[in-house]
Amino acid sequence: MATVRRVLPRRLVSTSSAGTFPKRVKIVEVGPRDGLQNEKNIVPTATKIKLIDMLSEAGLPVVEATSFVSPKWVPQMADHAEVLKGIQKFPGINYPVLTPNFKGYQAAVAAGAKEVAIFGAASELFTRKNINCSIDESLQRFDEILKAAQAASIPVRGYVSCVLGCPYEGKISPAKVAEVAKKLYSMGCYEISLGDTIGVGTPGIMRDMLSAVMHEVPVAALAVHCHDTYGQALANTLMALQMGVSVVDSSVAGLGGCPYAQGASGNLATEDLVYMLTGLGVHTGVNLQKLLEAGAFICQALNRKTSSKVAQATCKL
Ligand SMILES: CC(C)(COP(=O)([O-])OP(=O)([O-])OC[C@H]1O[C@@H](n2cnc3c(N)ncnc32)[C@H](O)[C@@H]1OP(=O)([O-])[O-])[C@@H](O)C(=O)NCCC(=O)NCCSC(=O)C[C@@](C)(O)CC(=O)[O-]
Repeated sequence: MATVRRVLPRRLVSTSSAGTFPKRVKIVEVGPRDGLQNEKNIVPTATKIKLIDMLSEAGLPVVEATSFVSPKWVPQMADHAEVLKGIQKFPGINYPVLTPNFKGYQAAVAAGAKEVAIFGAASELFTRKNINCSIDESLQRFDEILKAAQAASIPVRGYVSCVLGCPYEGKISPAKVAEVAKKLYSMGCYEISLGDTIGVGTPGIMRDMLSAVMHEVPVAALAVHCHDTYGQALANTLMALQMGVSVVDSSVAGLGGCPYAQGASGNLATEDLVYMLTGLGVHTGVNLQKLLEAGAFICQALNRKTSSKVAQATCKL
């Protein structure tokens, strides 16, 4: 009988009985944006800038810096231009910013943005609460941004929120997520980040949702973005990695939450993600010690205990 040899895709590495994982994972650090947008007290601009610089020094390849949204809707991000202009731009690091509409896109580009992110959702009600329009209207707005960005050679990342559940609609079908993800990808987003906005998903739901999306969008163009409300973010992310996803969003110290998603808590802590990936032999390029320092800095500035288990554990040692 002929021996059957399983050929692993080039990007995947086998780690014992745990399955296959990407050899490298690109971490998209969303702490300065997602992590801070929900903070009630306005964080000084200098603190935001120092946090982003520390995260850059820790070797994160992408640091989402701020969002060019309406200051009436999210006052915490009102200093977007100052933040973007004030940070050190490390070579090789991308600093995308969120833009909900053309006005935000124009302001971002004027402030020096070299990459932007648009943010849609697989839920009508959440889209209405978050950006005050329907899904179809949001796609029209995004199309305007994408056309201008393509003409200016500015890469656009696309978010789909509520992929594992919605605070207003409850269950969201994988088919709906796949439909919105496909539209954003076909319109020209180079990467689609799938957000479990309120952290209600479990690995089985993640598997079903990703299976549907992977029929429409190549896995190399997918990222996952897991909030940790029910303590499932690391497990959900691990499931995505086993399915071949190699881009993961996370937030230093586990900060985060969308102000227009009732019940949303912090993101997967970047420290915990880096610790797990290092243990799996997956390359991230991130210096955990420097990352822990950035986490300690922002927690002290916010007078807040870290949500990272790794930071808590290493603090006690
Ligand atoms: C989209 C809008 C602006 C619509 O808000 P609107 O009120 O419908 O906007 P409008 O077009 O009717 O304009 C009203 C006023 O806002 C101004 N305006 C209009 N646009 C802008 C802009 N870009 N920047 C600054 N100002 C703006 C505009 O100029 C006007 O000013 P006025 O004449 O009254 O003085 C609003 O709903 C908004 O800003 N929403 C953003 C909400 C937000 O930031 N949510 C959090 C991010 S999403 C998230 O966290 C999820 C994610 C990405 O992390 C993934 C996950 O976890 O799932």
